Amino acid sequence: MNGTEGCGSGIPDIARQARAAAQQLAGLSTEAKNDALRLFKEELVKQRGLIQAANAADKREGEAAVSAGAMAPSLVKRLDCSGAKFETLLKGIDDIIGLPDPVGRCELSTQLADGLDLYRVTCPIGVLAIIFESRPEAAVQISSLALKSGNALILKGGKEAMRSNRALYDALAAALKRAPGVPATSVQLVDTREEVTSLLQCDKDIDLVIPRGSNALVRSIKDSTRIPVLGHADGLCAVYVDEECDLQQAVSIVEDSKMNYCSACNALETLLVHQKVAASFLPLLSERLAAHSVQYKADTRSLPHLSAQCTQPATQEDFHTEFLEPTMAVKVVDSAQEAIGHINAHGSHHTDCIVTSNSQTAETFLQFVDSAGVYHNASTRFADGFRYGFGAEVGISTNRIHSRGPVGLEGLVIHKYRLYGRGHVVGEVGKKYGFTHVHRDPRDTPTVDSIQTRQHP
Ligand SMILES: NC(=O)C1=CN([C@@H]2O[C@H](COP(=O)(O)OP(=O)(O)OC[C@H]3O[C@@H](n4cnc5c(N)ncnc54)[C@H](OP(=O)(O)O)[C@@H]3O)[C@@H](O)[C@H]2O)C=CC1
Ligand SMILES: N[C@@H](CCC(=O)OP(=O)(O)O)C(=O)O
Repeated sequence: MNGTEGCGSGIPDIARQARAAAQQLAGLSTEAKNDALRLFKEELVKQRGLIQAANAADKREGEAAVSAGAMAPSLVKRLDCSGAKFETLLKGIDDIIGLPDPVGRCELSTQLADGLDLYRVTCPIGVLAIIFESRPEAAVQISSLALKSGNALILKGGKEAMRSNRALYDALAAALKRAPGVPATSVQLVDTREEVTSLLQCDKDIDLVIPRGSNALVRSIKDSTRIPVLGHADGLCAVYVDEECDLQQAVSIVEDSKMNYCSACNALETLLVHQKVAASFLPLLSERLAAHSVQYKADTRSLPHLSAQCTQPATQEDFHTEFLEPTMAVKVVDSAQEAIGHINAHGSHHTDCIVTSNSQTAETFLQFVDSAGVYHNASTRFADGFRYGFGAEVGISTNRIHSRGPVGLEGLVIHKYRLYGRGHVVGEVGKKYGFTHVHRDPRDTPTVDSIQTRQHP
């Protein structure tokens, strides 16, 4: 199948319209993109009542599903986009407006030969299709990042948040209609998995698919498309408590990593403790976490130090499990090296932390743990685009390329090489003058505008 030929009914048009929109978006000024974002915020405020009503209906249905045992309570919390969450969402748009435009930035500047200038300049990826979980605020964050980075977007959210996503999208659609120069089809929303299946065939018009959710989702998307996929999958995150550390600090980091929001992908799932501090640290931790009713799946060496009523013997499987609830697997290790080996073998290369007062041990951990985020004495919950200062995030990439860890504006651009000559041809440059390769500081020509105003023929 080629291009849009195999797309389901209606979907080829959506993909083609997105491609056409992308071509226009790529040439938009920063001001035009920021104006569109301002209008988006204005429409969200104007339509707040409708959005809250839609969100309340989704939450009611979610709560009924929780009562029926069909949904975890934390997922209803995830569905919420009212009150303070709505305010944060509006503030997030302001933050993105305030960030520098990621497009048109000069990354490399070289004079190849007299009068022959090469520049590497950032540009949008093109058309993105992003599939995400039932978290309505993600729809706003992802759309805002896509607009600011000049990418067209096709969104598909989780079914439990369908009404909220539609209401938020209506606000965005109203803003796009009013935004000068911004195509109405810059962001489009689809609702069903069937539509996603069709979109995955549109390899001519979609440049990148970002599935944000379970491993099963990412695997199934990768198996079903020829479009490049940037997976945002599970976080099997570990904290290693070293023999040399402040035990109270370690307790606080473990508590926050696990309980700040236990169903997030950046929450702790595995705790590794050096054998020299197991007997002192684990009872302290157990006492602190009793308030959260945390359950432990403990290996034979950690088991005696944890409260008996909350602890079960761990199976091998527990060290490969993302619990997403107040449960953690606990293992005692003999060295930092063993902890590093365990994390690289069992983790998901998302975010892992060492708690230690020995800076050399910390450096070894940060160098050899092969994860998108490697932390020293800080909670794994910091793995987040907003907390990293990216304004918001598309999600946390568990792919190695082209973007790794929290994906913000920088993760949504690629680059082009611009070459300015005066009739240069390779044979002549090679024979007559040779290549000079004078590398200039790209800060001398930081943007595409400053490149254009240089003296090019
Ligand atoms: N790395 C990151 O940034 C993030 C990772 N996660 C991870 O996601 C997991 C939990 O998320 P969960 O809510 O269970 O997500 P799911 O994977 O169940 O669902 C997420 C989205 O994918 C869709 N989907 C699921 N399977 C398919 C499929 N086979 N084909 C097409 N669409 C599909 C769902 O659609 P529908 O609702 O219609 O079924 C939904 O829109 C955890 O592992 C968590 O760590 C979560 C958030 C961010
Ligand atoms: N990056 C976000 C969490 C992302 C995430 O895991 O989302 P979700 O699985 O929908 O709760 C945060 O740190 O809160």
